[in-house]
Amino acid sequence: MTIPTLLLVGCGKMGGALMRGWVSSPTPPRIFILDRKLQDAPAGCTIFRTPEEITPDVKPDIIVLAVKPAGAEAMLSSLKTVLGERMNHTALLSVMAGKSCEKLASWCGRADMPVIRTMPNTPSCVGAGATGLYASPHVSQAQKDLAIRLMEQVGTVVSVPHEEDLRTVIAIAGSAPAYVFYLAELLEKVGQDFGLDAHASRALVRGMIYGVGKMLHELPEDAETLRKNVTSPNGTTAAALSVFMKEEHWPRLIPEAAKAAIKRSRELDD
Ligand SMILES: NC(=O)C1=CN([C@@H]2O[C@H](COP(=O)(O)OP(=O)(O)OC[C@H]3O[C@@H](n4cnc5c(N)ncnc54)[C@H](O)[C@@H]3O)[C@@H](O)[C@H]2O)C=CC1
Ligand SMILES: O=C(O)[C@@H]1CCC=N1
Repeated sequence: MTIPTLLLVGCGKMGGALMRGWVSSPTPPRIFILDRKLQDAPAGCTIFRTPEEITPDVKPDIIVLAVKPAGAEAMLSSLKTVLGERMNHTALLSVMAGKSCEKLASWCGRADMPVIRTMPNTPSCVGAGATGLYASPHVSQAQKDLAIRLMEQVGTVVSVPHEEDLRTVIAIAGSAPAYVFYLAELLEKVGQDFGLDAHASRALVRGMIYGVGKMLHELPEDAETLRKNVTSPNGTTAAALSVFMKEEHWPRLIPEAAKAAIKRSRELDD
């Protein structure tokens, strides 16, 4: 299998997580990075600070666009100028939470530009990402297969049938690591407030979330069964869950938070 060449445009929190996941994978792609701020890149990756620095030998199979949605138009317009003819032999893979395939293609100067939109998440940096992927009609099967393979190198990939489905992916996977990190912060604080030292509290919460993730990943049982296995009748877990499960608490708050993420993704499209 030939090693694909990527031009990673934007190597901040999400682009950087993908880069770390890729370089640690058994068969890393060849990565060129365009980022104005990045100081160091792993061995074998070349950094350019501006589109104008991109050298003629850079012929990417895929351009991975990982800048903020607001910066996408200007960036694609510069890439179009700098890459010229090379733009006709590449596909664009966006990780951005906004901007449609149609808009991205028009900013590339080609209505038939193959555009793949993905919504990955930062656990990609440890090869445990979860990515939703949508390929526009101009993407060839080979390009789609390559995009899926690249994202599978850093975790789980789910193809969605409609571009609009990516908003739901944002709400339950792209943004969702932050919800879990917030839960970890709150639990660690509870541990300390109730008498454990900071180190003990942190180790217990991190170990617990790691274990839960591993069980969900490895075991066939659904989440409900695994929850019920922890919940002894009239025990401590039932007491705690009776608070979370009140209608006005998690059953209302989780969908409300998801709707807020979806609403914001619509605003980022404009
Ligand atoms: N942070 C996350 O967990 C996730 C982010 N995303 C998407 O990833 C995209 C990037 O988000 P983050 O990585 O969080 O932002 P970030 O600000 O950490 O990264 C953006 C990077 O792009 C570079 N950059 C921006 N404009 C540039 C230019 N004109 N020339 C050269 N370099 C330039 C910046 O130096 C920076 O390193 C967004 O569109 C976001 O929707 C998607 C999924 C998860
Ligand atoms: O917060 C954001 O807009 C980005 C997209 C998903 C995660 N971070």
